[in-house]
Amino acid sequence: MAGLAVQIYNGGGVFRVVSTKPMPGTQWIRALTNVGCRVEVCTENKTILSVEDILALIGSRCDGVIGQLTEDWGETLFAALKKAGGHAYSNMAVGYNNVDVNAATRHGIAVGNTPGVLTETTAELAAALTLSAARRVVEADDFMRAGKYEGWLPSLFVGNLLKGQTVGIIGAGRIGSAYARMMIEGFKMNVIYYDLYQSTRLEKFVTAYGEFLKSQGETPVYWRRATSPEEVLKEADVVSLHPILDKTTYHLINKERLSLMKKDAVLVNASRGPVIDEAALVEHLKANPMFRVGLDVFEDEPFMKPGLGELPNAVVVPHIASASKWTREGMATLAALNVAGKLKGYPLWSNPNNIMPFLDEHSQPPAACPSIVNSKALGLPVSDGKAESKL
Ligand SMILES: NC(=O)c1ccc[n+]([C@@H]2O[C@H](COP(=O)([O-])OP(=O)(O)OC[C@H]3O[C@@H](n4cnc5c(N)ncnc54)[C@H](O)[C@@H]3O)[C@@H](O)[C@H]2O)c1
Ligand SMILES: O=C(O)[C@H](O)CO
Repeated sequence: MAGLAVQIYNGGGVFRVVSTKPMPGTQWIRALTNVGCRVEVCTENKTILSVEDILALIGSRCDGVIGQLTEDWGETLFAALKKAGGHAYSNMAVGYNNVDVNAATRHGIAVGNTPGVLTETTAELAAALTLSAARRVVEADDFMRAGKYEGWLPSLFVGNLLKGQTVGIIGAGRIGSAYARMMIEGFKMNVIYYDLYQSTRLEKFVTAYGEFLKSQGETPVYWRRATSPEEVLKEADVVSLHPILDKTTYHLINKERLSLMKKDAVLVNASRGPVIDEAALVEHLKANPMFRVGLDVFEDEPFMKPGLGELPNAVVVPHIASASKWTREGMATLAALNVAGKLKGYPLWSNPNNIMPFLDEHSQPPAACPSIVNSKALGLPVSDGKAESKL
């Protein structure tokens, strides 16, 4: 196997499943071995595996693979997986812009992802980046550690108040809406959002919360659905990006759109790096020192565009938005159950927004695949909901 180190669980299993990385927890391994899989985990000390590395891991016989968002899952890998007898692939991620789903479908391979289990964790990191940028937490921490603090001053690290301001959301899906709720409940912010679809649940929540505040004698909060990203950028004091990455969102934030934003706005990105034209952002940050960003993702990960790392008005963290223990273990479990379910011929779970039954360590997971993104194209059956109603 081209010398790549692997650790094997349940060596006698009938299905051969490869995980390109060790993943947190052990529940995911049990999910596979319990249904008769031999699990081979690549333990090679190399952060990003190349296509050639993964070809070597697939080898001449492989039933399913769990892979990572850093890997290039295109025609070459799906053709090889098909040739090796494979039927299932799952990203250990909700985003799957690294996967050519059409290529997988052409080869009859199901593609899984891991929605839901990372919604709150990711939204919390976006909130942390918002606060860090608005209140200059990292700059102040650097200052303190450098021994520069000589005493309280009226103008030391003055930042932005969030309470009562407007938060803008671009991409108000699961994570965007969860983040919006945190900023609304936590800081009584009004919300303006742009999405291709109406977010009725978010609207209802803000309306009801506004009514509650009014009943307490407090200023209510309001929502508005924008008809363009421009409307959000012009109006909001904080803008957080949560869309998927595809051709409609590539460089959605560019030089022109940055110029529409308030000079002291905060921009947060915990979606995918290429949603922002990062070189344009660097220029904008240099020209507008009161404009601040919080970034979890980067256009050319793991690299930053030249200059970004030196700017004090940028808070940067290494793609850790979903990095809580519960979430990462849950992502691994959902990815494993996608592969296990497909190999066992289970139907697709009928309610992708209710994945909790798959995550309970103390009971058998439902006999279903939690989330397969090309299930319709492959004509996979959907569970009739009876399993769900019994839970
Ligand atoms: N930084 C991280 O670690 C991390 C963690 C989880 C998810 N993510 C990213 O966040 C994304 C969103 O995850 P989610 O679970 O909320 O997905 P989701 O599908 O619930 O939400 C995505 C939203 O984007 C909207 N959208 C699509 N195209 C758009 C466009 N052109 N303009 C505006 N909105 C558009 C969709 O309608 C949808 O409401 C993932 O695809 C992933 O790339 C990043
Ligand atoms: O898409 C995802 O799931 C993230 O980027 C990693 O959690």
